[in-house]
Amino acid sequence: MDKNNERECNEDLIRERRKCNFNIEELTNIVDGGKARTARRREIQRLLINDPEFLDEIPQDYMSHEDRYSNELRKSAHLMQKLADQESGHDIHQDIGALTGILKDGNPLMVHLSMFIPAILGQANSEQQEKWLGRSLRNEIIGTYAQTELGHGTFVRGLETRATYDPTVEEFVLHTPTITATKWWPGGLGKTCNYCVVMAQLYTQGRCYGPHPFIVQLRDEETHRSLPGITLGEIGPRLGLNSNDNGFLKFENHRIPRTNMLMKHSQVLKDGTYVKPLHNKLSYGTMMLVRVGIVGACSRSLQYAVTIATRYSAVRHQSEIVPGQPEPQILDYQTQQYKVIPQIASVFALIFSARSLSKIQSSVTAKLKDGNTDLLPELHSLSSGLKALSSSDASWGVEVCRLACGGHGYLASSNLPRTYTGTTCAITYEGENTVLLLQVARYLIKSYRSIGKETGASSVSYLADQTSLASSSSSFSNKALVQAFKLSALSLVAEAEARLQKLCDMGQEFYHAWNYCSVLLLKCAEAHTRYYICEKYEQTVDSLKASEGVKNVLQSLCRLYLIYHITLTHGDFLKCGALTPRNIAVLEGEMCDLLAVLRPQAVSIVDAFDIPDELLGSTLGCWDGNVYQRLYDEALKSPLNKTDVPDAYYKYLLPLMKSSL
Ligand SMILES: CCCCCCCC/C=C\CCCCCCCC(=O)SCCNC(=O)CCNC(=O)[C@H](O)C(C)(C)COP(=O)(O)OP(=O)(O)OC[C@H]1O[C@@H](n2cnc3c(N)ncnc32)[C@H](O)[C@@H]1OP(=O)(O)O
Ligand SMILES: Cc1cc2nc3c(=O)[nH]c(=O)nc-3n(C[C@H](O)[C@H](O)[C@H](O)COP(=O)(O)OP(=O)(O)OC[C@H]3O[C@@H](n4cnc5c(N)ncnc54)[C@H](O)[C@@H]3O)c2cc1C
Repeated sequence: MDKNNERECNEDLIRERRKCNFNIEELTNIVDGGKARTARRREIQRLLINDPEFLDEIPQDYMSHEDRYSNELRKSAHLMQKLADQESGHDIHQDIGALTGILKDGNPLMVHLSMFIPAILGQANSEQQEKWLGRSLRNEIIGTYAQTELGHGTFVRGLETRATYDPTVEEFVLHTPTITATKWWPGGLGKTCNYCVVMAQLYTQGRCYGPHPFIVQLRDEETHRSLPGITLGEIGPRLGLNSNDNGFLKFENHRIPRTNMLMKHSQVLKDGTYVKPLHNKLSYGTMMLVRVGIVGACSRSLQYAVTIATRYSAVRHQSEIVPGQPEPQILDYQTQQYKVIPQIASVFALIFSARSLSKIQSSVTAKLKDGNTDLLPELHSLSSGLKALSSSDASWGVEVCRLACGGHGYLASSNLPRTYTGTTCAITYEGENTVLLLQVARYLIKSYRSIGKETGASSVSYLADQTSLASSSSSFSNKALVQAFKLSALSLVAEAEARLQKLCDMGQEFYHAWNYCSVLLLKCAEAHTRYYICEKYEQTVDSLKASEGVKNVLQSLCRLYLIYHITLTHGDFLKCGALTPRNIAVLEGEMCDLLAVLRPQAVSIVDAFDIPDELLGSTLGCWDGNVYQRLYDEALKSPLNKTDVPDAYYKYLLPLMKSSL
């Protein structure tokens, strides 16, 4: 699509784009993280969208389960080959965002890239990396991360798969003792992978040392047949991600060499002696790493959905605002703005938080190299909280965008249903959100109770700021609103701690008291994480060196985000005295003003996300706004339209209609 050629474009969109009062390219650079990154992303995307190999012969929704799998595997393999052939040597992990949209409904190599390789990087020692890292990066072996079992996903300590060390032959015996111990869910495990990292209970010298990672060959490298002692298969259709061949796996006393235990952090020596790690949760490192990645992935899903909903809302006309006047663009309805524009604001919130989190991750990883694990709990808490809020915000945001498109949003060709099913799974995988938020709450209560002891963990240092509990602000600057979030989080933590203590003082065991307070604890964790996101948003926008136009847009989006979330949870702000009922009413009014200010810029802001039509894959969201023709053309691709009268008519409908004769 030639973006300079206005003649081919829908008139409403042309008018919207003429209202733009900021530099779109500059905003695109901010979204990408710099000019160089924008250039790199575009270079990769150009390479992909001009390649006919990535086209589907028929829309995926008309394919069988097997065909979907093999079609996406074909494209995934081609993508890998293509990226490997590039002289610039693409780092697939760095560039993963550029690939969004090219593979649809998950892909069979997703967990190989996002977990198997990171598991080798984070859990294997240098000899083991020598053996497996290069081979997996070159895709000579394809792996997955097999942790979840039929009986246990959340409770990792409850896994039943056993790895029992046999010192006489220096081997581990992997065994699935029960049906509930069957590995269940790992992406790519069903038919694609020939290796995997298995999390299994380590038994040596008669003791169990808890879940540890092992690398296991599953299939013959020549024939791809599953090895003796190993049962493998695919688990069947799912809500989404149906190209991912999520699988099951059972071991029947399957033996692997001792050196297949990933030994970067803990070891089993030849005689069976266990050497413990620096920190006993280092074996959970792969999950933590991916949780950080999920925050960025969620912001991308939301960018896709909100681009579709915003452009469509500018093209679609319905009903009337002024009686008898022409039907307005639906984007002119305040209620429609309230659906779409806060989702645009949310994209930036997630982008800035994801960046801040990955900086913290890099510094924790650097410290870990020197044997310092002090900040691991801080990273665990932040990555858990942000994974949870980003996935739930993005899922809800995508769904709101879908609803904002009325009936057409229900059509597969809008690409909103698949964007939704591909986002909502992140609420469950990589740690179910409620469970992760309760981990955050655990950290908050512990930190609150150790006020005065220096931990170096900055995200919770505000819990020591008891003076702020009394100080309700009368100013409404963005900074002051962020302070209100802080106050709300702090007072929820104080309330939860007091409630826990009271129950314990009344004789309840701590763990029962914990369960009894867990709805409130969940709120604490959400409030704390929301405060973190709001603070990063405000600080990033405030310190941004940008032109006035871009800065104004981001200031308004940031302010909208702050006010929007205050209004969603206003009870918490009132309860702690951070804001008065009058304040809330004023802010609600200002939120509507902000919607009106941002309304004329909405199309240009989503244009700055710079998603090519070929990747957006949506009849409703295309750049030129030629929505109705595209909807019609897509409908014609339905196999039912191949004939005027379908066979099923003769088989079923005709006999029914004639039966009364
Ligand atoms: C470089 C490239 C990166 C690329 C990234 C690209 C991204 C692309 C995006 C998208 C593609 C993604 C595709 C993925 C597909 C899905 C994959 C899967 O789903 S794999 C399965 C996931 N399964 C879970 O996540 C289980 C969840 N459960 C758990 O993690 C644990 O069971 C947990 C944390 C809930 C409880 O663990 P406990 O029972 O062992 O621990 P307790 O007793 O509760 O706590 C003990 C202490 O340990 C700390 N702790 C727990 N985990 C920790 C950790 N990881 N680090 C540090 N401390 C930790 C706690 O804070 C606590 O500390 P105190 O005692 O209070 O001081
Ligand atoms: C699309 C998809 C892909 C996946 N890919 C992989 C993969 O590649 N590899 C892999 O190993 N796994 C994978 N999984 C599995 C995934 O990690 C687990 O499903 C997830 O961790 C949740 O665990 P569960 O299914 O046991 O849920 P459960 O823990 O049984 O959750 C059910 C309910 O119980 C609640 N609950 C559980 N424990 C607690 C608690 N302590 N406190 C309060 N409430 C609690 C939860 O909040 C939830 O409401 C995948 C899952 C999906 C959906």
